[in-house]
Amino acid sequence: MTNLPEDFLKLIPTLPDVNVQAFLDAHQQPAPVSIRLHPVKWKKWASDKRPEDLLPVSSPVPWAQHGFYLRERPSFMFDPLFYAGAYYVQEASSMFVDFVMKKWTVQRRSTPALLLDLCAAPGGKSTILLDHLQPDDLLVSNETIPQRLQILQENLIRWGYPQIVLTQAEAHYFQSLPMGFDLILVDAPCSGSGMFRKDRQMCRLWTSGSVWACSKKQQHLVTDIWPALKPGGWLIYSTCSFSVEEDEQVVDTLITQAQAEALHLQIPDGWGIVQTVTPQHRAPVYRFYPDRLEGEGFFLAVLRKPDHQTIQSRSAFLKKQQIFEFEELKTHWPEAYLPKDAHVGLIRHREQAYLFPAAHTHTLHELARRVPLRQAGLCVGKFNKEWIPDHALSLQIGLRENLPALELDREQALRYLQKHSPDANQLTPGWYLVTYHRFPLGWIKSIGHRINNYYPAAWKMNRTIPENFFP
Ligand SMILES: C[S@@+](CC[C@H](N)C(=O)[O-])C[C@H]1O[C@@H](n2cnc3c(N)ncnc32)[C@H](O)[C@@H]1O
Repeated sequence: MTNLPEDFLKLIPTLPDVNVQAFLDAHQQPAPVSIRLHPVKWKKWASDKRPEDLLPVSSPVPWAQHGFYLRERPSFMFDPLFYAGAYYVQEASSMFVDFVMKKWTVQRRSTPALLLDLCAAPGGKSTILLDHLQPDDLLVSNETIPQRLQILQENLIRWGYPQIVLTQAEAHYFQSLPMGFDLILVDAPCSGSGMFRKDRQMCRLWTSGSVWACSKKQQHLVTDIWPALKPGGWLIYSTCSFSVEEDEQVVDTLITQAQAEALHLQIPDGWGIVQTVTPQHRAPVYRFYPDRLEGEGFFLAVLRKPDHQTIQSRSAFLKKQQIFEFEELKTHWPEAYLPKDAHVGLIRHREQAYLFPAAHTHTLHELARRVPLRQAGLCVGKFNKEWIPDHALSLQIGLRENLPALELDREQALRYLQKHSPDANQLTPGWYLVTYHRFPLGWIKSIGHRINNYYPAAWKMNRTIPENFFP
């Protein structure tokens, strides 16, 4: 039973195209559980399996190619496939970004694209953007709160793409970048009313004052980041709030201040997505109500920068002292693990080597001078007398398929994630992938008489496996 805040109850009848009673009734129903499968990893490691062979899937999410509703909520924490990045647990409405990205892909330029996810943690929508990238493209995934940045980093390592930079910056930092972005996603921090059904805590935290404060912040975010968008580039604006102040009014502000063009998306009627318009400019926007579809509250609009506008690059103090130094690496290519790929280069940061899209090394230099960088590319490991593969390499989408591997059952896999060493003394010395249903989970090294577990200590699964968990 969801007890909606008193002030919110008064607001419901004012929401665009709302059916008040159906809306209230839907809030007494349980929220559906949904996941998005990793398109590359499933194709690579489980092409002979259907999703229902490994997960309790019921039906597809209509607007997301790899999205599925589940019959029940499994204990994701005890599913090795979750740790392998085989899927991302994601609220269904927010997967609509996948549909928008398909539209963007059709009209994008063919040159290497630069994308920004401005408010990225915990990373759900960054994983969608990554699924739509070409090997030469780059995604800058940004988050201002340090603890959330850590979760973002972990989730993106699991997703396994090398076309990634992590930054920790306020929007205006990106204004000084000379190249501009082809696509920017602003999935803004919001008052969270769209999550009332899924997360009761949101009901307790919500106030009408928080709506007002969020609206101000959202207006700053979109107007601050707009100059960094290329002419013809798209800004996707989304929230999980029902409030017009955080949704339509923010879109209207951007149109008034920046002459943004709102794009109309052709959406099948049967999906239940409400297509409405903003009060001031009559711009098309999209609302998700839980009584009309299987998903939580969500709002989205796509704004295009007119071709005659420019990238309004602001001058900035370029950093004298670099926090993030890197150099391009020509040696130590970890050939044994990865197919040689013309698109991917190697860079070095401290002792570690990272895969990084070669077409964007200049972008990285420019970013490093202007924006606080936290990670660039995908760590493949370090060379210290011998090649020591990094955990991220085991989860990388381009990993070779014929590497030596030790396949574990569920119990063994969970024990591996708890940092126990598998019992496999017969292995000849060397590095091995640990796999579950063929999906890589991490590394072990056999040193003849012993197996060393290389699962990262910081990621160790600390939960106690319940008694009688395994049949
Ligand atoms: C709605 S959440 C993003 C969810 C994420 N896009 C996803 O799909 O997993 C909004 C995020 O914006 C972050 N944030 C807050 N203030 C910000 C700012 N000034 N600039 C960028 N991000 C900010 C919050 O910490 C939060 O992680």
